[in-house]
Amino acid sequence: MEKFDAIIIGSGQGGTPLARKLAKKGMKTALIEKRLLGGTCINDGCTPTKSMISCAKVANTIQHSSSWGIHTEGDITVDLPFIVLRKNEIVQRFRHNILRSLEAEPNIRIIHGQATFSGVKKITVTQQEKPPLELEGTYIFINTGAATTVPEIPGIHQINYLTSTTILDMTVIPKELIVLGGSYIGLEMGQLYQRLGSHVTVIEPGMHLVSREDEDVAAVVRKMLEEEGMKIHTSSEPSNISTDGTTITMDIISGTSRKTITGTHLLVATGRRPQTADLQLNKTNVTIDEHGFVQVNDHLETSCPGIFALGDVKPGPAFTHVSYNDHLIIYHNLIEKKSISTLARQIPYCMFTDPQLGRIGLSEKEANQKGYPFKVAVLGMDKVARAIETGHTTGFMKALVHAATDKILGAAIIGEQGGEIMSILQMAMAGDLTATQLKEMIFAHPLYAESINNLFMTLDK
Ligand SMILES: Cc1cc2nc3c(=O)[nH]c(=O)nc-3n(C[C@H](O)[C@H](O)[C@H](O)COP(=O)(O)OP(=O)(O)OC[C@H]3O[C@@H](n4cnc5c(N)ncnc54)[C@H](O)[C@@H]3O)c2cc1C
Ligand SMILES: NC(=O)c1ccc[n+]([C@@H]2O[C@H](COP(=O)([O-])OP(=O)(O)OC[C@H]3O[C@@H](n4cnc5c(N)ncnc54)[C@H](O)[C@@H]3O)[C@@H](O)[C@H]2O)c1
Repeated sequence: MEKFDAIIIGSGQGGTPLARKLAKKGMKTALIEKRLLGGTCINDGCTPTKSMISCAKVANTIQHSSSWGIHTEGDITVDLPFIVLRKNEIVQRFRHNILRSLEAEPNIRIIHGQATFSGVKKITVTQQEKPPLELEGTYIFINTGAATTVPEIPGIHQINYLTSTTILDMTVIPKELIVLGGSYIGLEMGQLYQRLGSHVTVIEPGMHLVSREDEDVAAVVRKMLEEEGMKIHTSSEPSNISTDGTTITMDIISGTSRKTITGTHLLVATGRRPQTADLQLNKTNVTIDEHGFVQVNDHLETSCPGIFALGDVKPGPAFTHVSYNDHLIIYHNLIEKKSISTLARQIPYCMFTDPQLGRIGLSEKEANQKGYPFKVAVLGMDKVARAIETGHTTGFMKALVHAATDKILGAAIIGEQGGEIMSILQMAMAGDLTATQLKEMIFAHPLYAESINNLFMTLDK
């Protein structure tokens, strides 16, 4: 039984930087990874998808280049094997950087294998072609992330369906891609393959796409995707799936009506479940909820003293930046004896459709539920000088402003550079700036950001 000061299970976006920080403080640290260093974000999440989405944006720009007076001869050709290779090279570069940074810390031991608890602070690591390792840790950090959920639709297990991981290595463009789920993964990937040449159909049981968002935001997302040729069925539940080996047939129920759709490929993008089933948490006092998420308090401590959880394995928004921020909270509280709460943080996010949806703070729906008195500032991207000049007028900027304090409660920016504009408003919220200050703040002309002035001027009307 080898003893460590810290054992980190999973090399995700929280565990990896935490390992480095703890090791730098002189703690003997084990980082256990069953698959690839860097976890989901680097290997099959943010990095590969955003690399490929950038290629699809180029394809789209070329297809529409005549809008800018640039004419190309005939049809364009999409080289998917090259796009996949480019993506793989970026992923490998990022993964290599992680390995290098971990190897630079003498107090870190990287262990490749699957970790399970064998006691409260005891871990067994099963390794390929090697005997299992038995470890003991003063502190244990669970950073095991999440994996695709596959809904129990009759017939689905007879289909060779794709997940957000397996689709990334396909080198043939699906002719007709059915996407289950109209949220981040379904829409980012749906648009990616639509732009590369697939005919994409999205099936979403919710009343509208991106169900957490306000209806006006979801409506713009839908319109822009439909304009690119995507077919979208909302309020639609798949009831049966079958295949004859070539064509996939899916029955869907929409209210009282039934439809049948067909496709050549199926992508399952119906959410993710925490990877806790194999951890044998029953050997500890760590409690999980009914979905398998590790329960933590606002300091990310589990019910078992000395065991923490960070990232997607705990309930709440599942984003890379949340997992990264989780490690900062744990580090500052544990090592620097601070008392930072997860409740104090604002969580921004960005859906990388094109154009992007940048979000921070409350939606209109949430502000109403909280009963805040608020005003809504809305500015169409077709009123933004920069957007008109560049030819990117789809979408709008929307911000909620507290009627009494004039502070920003939340914002949704659907439009070119939507994530970047949202981040400016996030900074304004963090700095407690008022809408009036933003209305008169000097921004460089003609940036998209300059239209933050105009956004808040709409409140004067
Ligand atoms: C297609 C896709 C696109 C995404 N795009 C974005 C985006 O643009 N922006 C964004 O913010 N987020 C995005 N996300 C979400 C983001 O990837 C995750 O929120 C983030 O990676 C979570 O990190 P984590 O630290 O919780 O764990 P992960 O990165 O999931 O890492 C967990 C690691 O633990 C390992 N592990 C699990 N169990 C064990 C065990 N028993 N023993 C040893 N190792 C184990 C796993 O192999 C994995 O490497 C995307 C996700 C997907 C799937
Ligand atoms: N840009 C980003 O930040 C980004 C990008 C991709 C993924 N992610 C993260 O990855 C996680 C997973 O993303 P996701 O889009 O898979 O999950 P999600 O939980 O956001 O959405 C799942 C969608 O699938 C639908 N659904 C559920 N059951 C269904 C069924 N039987 N048939 C059809 N649709 C069904 C749901 O109504 C929902 O709209 C998210 O939590 C997100 O945080 C983030």
